Amino acid sequence: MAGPTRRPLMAGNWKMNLNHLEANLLVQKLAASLTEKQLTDVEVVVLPPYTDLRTVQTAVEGDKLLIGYGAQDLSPHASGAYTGDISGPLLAKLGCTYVVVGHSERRIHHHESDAICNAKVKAALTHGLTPILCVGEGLDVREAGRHVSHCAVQLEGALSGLTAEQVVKIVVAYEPVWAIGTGKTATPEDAQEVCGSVRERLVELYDQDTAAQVRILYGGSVKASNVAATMAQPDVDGGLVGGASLDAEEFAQICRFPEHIAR
Ligand SMILES: O=C(CO)COP(=O)(O)O
Repeated sequence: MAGPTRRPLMAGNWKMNLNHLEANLLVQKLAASLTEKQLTDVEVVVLPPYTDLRTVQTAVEGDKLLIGYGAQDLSPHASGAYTGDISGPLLAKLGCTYVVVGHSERRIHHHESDAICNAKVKAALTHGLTPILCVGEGLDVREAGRHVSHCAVQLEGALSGLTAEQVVKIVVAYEPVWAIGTGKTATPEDAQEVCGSVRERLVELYDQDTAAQVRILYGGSVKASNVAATMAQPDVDGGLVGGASLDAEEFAQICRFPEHIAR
C-alpha cells in the first residue's frame, strides 16, 4: 500500500482493444461506478488505443469525469517524417497525462531496447507527460533467479541521464512477462520483492527522498479477487491492469481496493 505521499494509481492498459464507441461506453460506466471519494483516494487512469483518445477526451472533459487518460506508447521524436508514429506533443494536445514506455509487448514485438525506452522517457517528460516505465522479466530469467538484477538493468538503462527532479515525475511498473495475460499472478511477496528492489535501486541511483516519491505499480493478471493482497505490500503503489480493465465493473472493483485493505 502506498505511503502517505504516494497516491495509489490504478491504470487500465486496454492494449489493442475497444473501438471509440466502446471506449466512450466504458469510460462513462467506469466513472458512474465510482464515487468522488473513491476517485480521489485512488487515481484512476485509462490507456486506450490512439484511435480512442479524442473520444475519451470529449467524455472526460464534457462530463468533468475524475478519470485520467493516456497512451500506450510515444515516439522519441517531437515531429517529422516518422510514418505511423505518434509524438508527445500530439498526445499532450489531446489532454493525455500519462504514456506507457517499454511495455514488454513493445520490447518483444518491436524490439525496443533500454536506449529507446530512455529516449521515450525523456520525450514524455519534455512534453509534460508522465511516463509509466515498464520493467519485468521473462520466465527463463525468473527461473534462473535473475529477476531482480534483470529489472535493475532495465530501470537504469531507461533512466540514464535523468535528474532526481525528473525521476520523481515518473511511474515505474513491474510486470513479470510470465504473469501477463496468463492468469498467473505473481504472489504479493514476488511483487514486493521486485518493487522493493526497484525502490532500493532508486535510493542508490538518487537518494532516499527521491525514491520515496516514485510510484511503483505491479502488473500481470491483476483482478478484483487478487488486487488487495498485492496492493497491501509496502512498495506497491498501484496496478497496471490489462484484461480486467476492459470490463467497467471489474475495473471499478479493482479501483475500490483500499476498502479491502485493513489499515
Ligand atoms: O500487460 C499488462 C498491463 O500492461 C497486464 O495484462 P493482464 O492484466 O491482462 O495480465
